Amino acid sequence: MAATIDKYSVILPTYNERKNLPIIVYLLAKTFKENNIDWEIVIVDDASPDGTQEIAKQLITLYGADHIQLRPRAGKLGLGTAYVHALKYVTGDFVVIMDADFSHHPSAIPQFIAKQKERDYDIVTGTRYAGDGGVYGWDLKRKLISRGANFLATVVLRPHVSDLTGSFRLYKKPVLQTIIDKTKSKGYVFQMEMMVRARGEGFTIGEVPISFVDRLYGESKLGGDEIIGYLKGVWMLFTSV
Ligand SMILES: Nc1nc2c(ncn2[C@@H]2O[C@H](COP(=O)(O)OP(=O)(O)O[C@H]3O[C@H](CO)[C@@H](O)[C@H](O)[C@@H]3O)[C@@H](O)[C@H]2O)c(=O)[nH]1
Ligand SMILES: [Mg+2]
Repeated sequence: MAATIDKYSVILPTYNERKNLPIIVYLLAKTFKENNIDWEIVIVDDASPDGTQEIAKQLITLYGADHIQLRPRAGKLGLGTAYVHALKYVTGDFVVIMDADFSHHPSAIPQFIAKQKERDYDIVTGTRYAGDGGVYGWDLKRKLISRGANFLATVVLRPHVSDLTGSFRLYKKPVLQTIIDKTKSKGYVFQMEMMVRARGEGFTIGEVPISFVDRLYGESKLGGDEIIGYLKGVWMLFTSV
């Protein structure tokens, strides 16, 4: 009897990523093919005005509908809900969540997969704040926001994960479904709440050091509202978990 081959689904949320999308998809496809891995990419585009969806449609023609799904939404509804939306369409056994702007490099995915297999981890999270992980290209303000956000949640909530706000992660699909169903946040704070919920459920979490490189094309969507949302999220978890 042939062994079953695991399939990996990548969720790519996009908002104005027309220039980045073809290259990230090319590199993902290359990584999976070179490592003999069954794969698909689920793109969630929130009506980007720059024509990201037109590019996504061309990529479907190029790589095939069995490898690329486009699951658009009518407006910019935030990162957290983009993952919830994508998960409805995922067909893989494992789900990789990452950014579409090269801050997360596809070449790290085989390391995530190897780490997952090491101890059959439920989740593997990329970390910028352990081992030889790091951040490149951010100004001091953004570095302080990220460090501060991690420090605050670590002290208040103690989930024992070195990078709580990063979003380069691998999940067993049912594990992702369970945690996502419990997570209330919608914006950037979503990533941190996911780790706190995962610990609450007793899921195991492995870590892989990653280099986060700031985007070349386009702009970050992190604004003041997201920071307020984050603080509210920490408070909500502190008072409820
Ligand atoms: N569909 C959709 N996609 C979105 C939205 N907002 C952002 N995205 C997409 O989500 C990815 C990350 O967005 P960025 O705007 O580039 O985020 P960042 O500032 O670089 O923040 C990164 O680091 C943070 C931690 O420091 C992370 O919390 C965050 O998730 C992300 O990885 C990109 O692919 C972007 O197009 C949205 O509302 N809807
Ligand atoms: Mg970015």
